[in-house]
Amino acid sequence: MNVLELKNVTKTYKHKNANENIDLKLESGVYGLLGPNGAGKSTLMKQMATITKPSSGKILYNNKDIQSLDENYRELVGYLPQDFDAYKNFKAKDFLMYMAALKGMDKNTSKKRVDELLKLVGLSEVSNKLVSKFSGGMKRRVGIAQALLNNPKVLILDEPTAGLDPQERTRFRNLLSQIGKDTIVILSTHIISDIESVAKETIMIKDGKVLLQGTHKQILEDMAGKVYTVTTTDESIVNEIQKNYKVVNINRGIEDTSIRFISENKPNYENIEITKQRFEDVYMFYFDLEDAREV
Ligand SMILES: Nc1ncnc2c1ncn2[C@@H]1O[C@H](COP(=O)(O)OP(=O)(O)OP(=O)(O)O)[C@@H](O)[C@H]1O
Repeated sequence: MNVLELKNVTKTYKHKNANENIDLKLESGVYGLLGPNGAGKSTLMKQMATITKPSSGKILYNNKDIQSLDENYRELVGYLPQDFDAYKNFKAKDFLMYMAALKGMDKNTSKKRVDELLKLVGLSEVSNKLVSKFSGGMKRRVGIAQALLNNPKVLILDEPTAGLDPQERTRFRNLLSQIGKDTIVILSTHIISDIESVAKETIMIKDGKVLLQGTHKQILEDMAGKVYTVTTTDESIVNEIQKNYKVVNINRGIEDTSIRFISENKPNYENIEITKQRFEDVYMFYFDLEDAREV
């Protein structure tokens, strides 16, 4: 059994609810926590990692409160904080050995595990280099490795792909698919493509509340019939659509313009087509698109 349940979790900072009445049930597999800046993703993850306690509500691991499980729960958790910074004056390998010691792992097990992890995150060849000389993506990979040291059953990764280049991202996604077989993996991001390919379920969060939780298929099905494209030469129609609807994309061609937008009902325009929905349409429907795309 490997189940993490959040029951009516609320976290209040100075009269403001960073998380409000959150109910979630997570089992082995990868969950993507998607939401704009300030939505409450980090706060939620910090509570799952026991860095901070809920103001009210409970978090249960296999039906037991994680606060009362205490060390027994923390031993099962791997956590990559958003602002993780490896001690810069350590060499990569020494840093991971140090983190393993802090986690109470014995030296022989640590040595083996550290070598394994350095290989897994593609840092074996630079294991004796100072972390201070690493690129942002390499430092993030050190962070991912330290979260995996104790073979966690619950892996909490706060924006793990920040700073990773496309190749590093692909490697990371493959790694997660592997780990997600028998581990609860929760990763936060505002990059849709990070979770599109790897998450079994996506949890969308806004203003501290869960808007929806579902598989990609379910979430996309809910958007069916809400995405339209109008192709026109008339700029005033483009302006009108921009004013009245959530626009996902405008494609200005030589002869005409195609404008893709979201609407609950079919508007009355010439050359309007229902368009197959994509995940970025979903993001646009619930949030704004500005930081949803991979950069
Ligand atoms: N320690 C704190 N004290 C006061 N307010 C806080 C604290 N931590 C978070 N908040 C507030 O709680 C809300 C949620 O913040 P949180 O960092 O959880 O969001 P997020 O979704 O992780 O955002 P981002 O993507 O920018 O990291 C924000 O309004 C934030 O300002």
